Amino acid sequence: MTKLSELVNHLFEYKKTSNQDPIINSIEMDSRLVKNGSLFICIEGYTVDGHNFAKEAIKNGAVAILAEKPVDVEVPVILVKDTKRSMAIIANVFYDHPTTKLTLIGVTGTNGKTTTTHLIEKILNDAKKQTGLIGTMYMKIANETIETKNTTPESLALQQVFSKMVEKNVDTAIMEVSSHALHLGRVRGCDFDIAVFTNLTQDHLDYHETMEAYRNAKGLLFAQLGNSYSHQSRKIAVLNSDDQASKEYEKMTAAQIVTYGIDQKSDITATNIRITAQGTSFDVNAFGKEAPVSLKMIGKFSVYNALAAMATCLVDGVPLEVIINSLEEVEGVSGRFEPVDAGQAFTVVVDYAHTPDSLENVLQTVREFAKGDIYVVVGCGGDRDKTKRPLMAKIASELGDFVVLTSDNPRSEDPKQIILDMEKGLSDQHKSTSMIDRREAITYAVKQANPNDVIVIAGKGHETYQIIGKETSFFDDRVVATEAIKELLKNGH
Ligand SMILES: CC(=O)N[C@H]1[C@@H](OP(=O)(O)OP(=O)(O)OC[C@H]2O[C@@H](n3ccc(=O)[nH]c3=O)[C@H](O)[C@@H]2O)O[C@H](CO)[C@@H](O)[C@@H]1O[C@H](C)C(=O)N[C@@H](C)C(=O)N[C@H](CCC(=O)O)C(=O)O
Ligand SMILES: Nc1ncnc2c1ncn2[C@@H]1O[C@H](COP(=O)(O)OP(=O)(O)OP(=O)(O)O)[C@@H](O)[C@H]1O
Ligand SMILES: N[C@H](CCC[C@H](N)C(=O)O)C(=O)O
Ligand SMILES: [Mg+2]
Repeated sequence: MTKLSELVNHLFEYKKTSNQDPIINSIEMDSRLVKNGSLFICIEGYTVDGHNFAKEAIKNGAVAILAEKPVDVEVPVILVKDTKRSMAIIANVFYDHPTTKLTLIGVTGTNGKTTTTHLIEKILNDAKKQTGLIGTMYMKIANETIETKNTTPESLALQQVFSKMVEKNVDTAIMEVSSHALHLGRVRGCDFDIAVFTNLTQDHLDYHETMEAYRNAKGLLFAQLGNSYSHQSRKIAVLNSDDQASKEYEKMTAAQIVTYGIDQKSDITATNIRITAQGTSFDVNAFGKEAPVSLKMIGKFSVYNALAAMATCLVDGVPLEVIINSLEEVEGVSGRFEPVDAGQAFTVVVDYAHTPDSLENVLQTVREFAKGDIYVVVGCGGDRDKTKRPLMAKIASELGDFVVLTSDNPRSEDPKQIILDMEKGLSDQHKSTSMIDRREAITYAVKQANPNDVIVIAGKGHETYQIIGKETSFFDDRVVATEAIKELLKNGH
């Protein structure tokens, strides 16, 4: 509980409509969540304008409003230039600067964020640290799991969850930091200690428009990594030296740099990489210390994720032996290169590849061990980067033997049109078919596959839903594939 004045005093410039100084016992940016004693922050969104919900917020108990446009209401209104920017500041004060009380690790990059954060979580847990996690699949505080809508939530939700982490004695929070979040200021006020970069390839051009703008958005994480050497904690940027963008991020940060990579000279490197259907082994050299590593995860991209996690945990003080033991135990991350085995004679893999680069990596990896044909079942999300559609179809048809184009989450778009956009990229029309219904597409691939073939079902990974129009219904690639296989086996195939 804080007085309104104690919160707004931290803003350099504001106007208030009343001298009343109510006690604020919660801050909300959604009128539907407002309770008695809330401060309601009006945000002008992409869909609706939060200022239009000020009256509803008051009906629900709001005792003050923070707005950037005049609102005609009975309770005190604080008028600021930019409510989103002010929200990050006020939320930090209200929750008493939680990120200064724990080690905060932020992971950004086009692909591998969820995987890398989970690897870091596993290593730190094995090193007896209490962790919190924020990302695409969920937020976790110790053993409690909380559902999330966004990979990186708004500043208000973030500060609230960090304060819960502090309450639960979490010492390290690991979070995925999306480019949208960086660009929209969702992580303003987060006191990062370690910022990790995985890689930069095409995605989200619907939002960022150019690769340069997309690269710069990710760069904000490194620019935000603290600029004061007087602070007690060390600030470290962990960069992938095989990715060109790292050179830019190096310039953007005042923090110390630790690098990892395979091709370029780095602090932490992997050599002698061997990939089989069972796993990936390599020799690591970390600051001159060498050791063999044997992962259950498959592919060169898994080596990159492992190196990123290793570098981060070494920086955080975990001994190399502990790190390697942990990594060697990891079976994989839900929905990432996840095998579906229902007794069939062919291989089925569900993967979250939803960008050209990730699809290429996954299919190249499958090529290395596939003894039969590769079937690729893939779609592209609606209301997302349209330019990746033909590219993904091209990669699927070049690296796969047969492609089944289908729907991902069409959202507000016409699924037929999304598939037409994809079809333009097919390198060989004769080796593909298109089916709008994803269940039908998966079932078709299962029926066609011969022993030793591999079916890669890409794009939805861990997702347990499909969004068509405004409807979200249960859909899980792993469940659908299992059902299709069982049906096939029941019919004696
Ligand atoms: C484009 C975008 O980022 N949109 C985000 C934005 O939604 P919006 O601007 O449409 O919000 P809005 O519905 O117009 O609402 C405006 C305001 O009115 C309020 N409101 C609304 C209705 C009501 O009855 N009462 C009320 O007070 C809302 O709480 C909000 O404060 O603010 C919402 C609340 O924070 C986000 O959930 C939402 O993310 C949507 C779901 C989304 O799909 N975002 C994607 C593009 C995204 O951010 N993705 C990245 C990951 C990308 C990656 O993995 O690489 C992510 O971090 O998730
Ligand atoms: N380091 C990597 N480089 C390239 N591709 C990768 C890498 N790691 C994982 N992938 C591929 O990308 C897919 C998504 O991985 P992951 O969920 O870890 O990425 P993410 O960055 O969290 O994605 P999102 O932006 O959706 O949150 C995986 O299923 C795999 O196909
Ligand atoms: N974080 C990514 C996830 C895409 C997953 C894919 N299944 C889709 O729905 O497009 C995004 O929101 O663009
Ligand atoms: Mg993710």
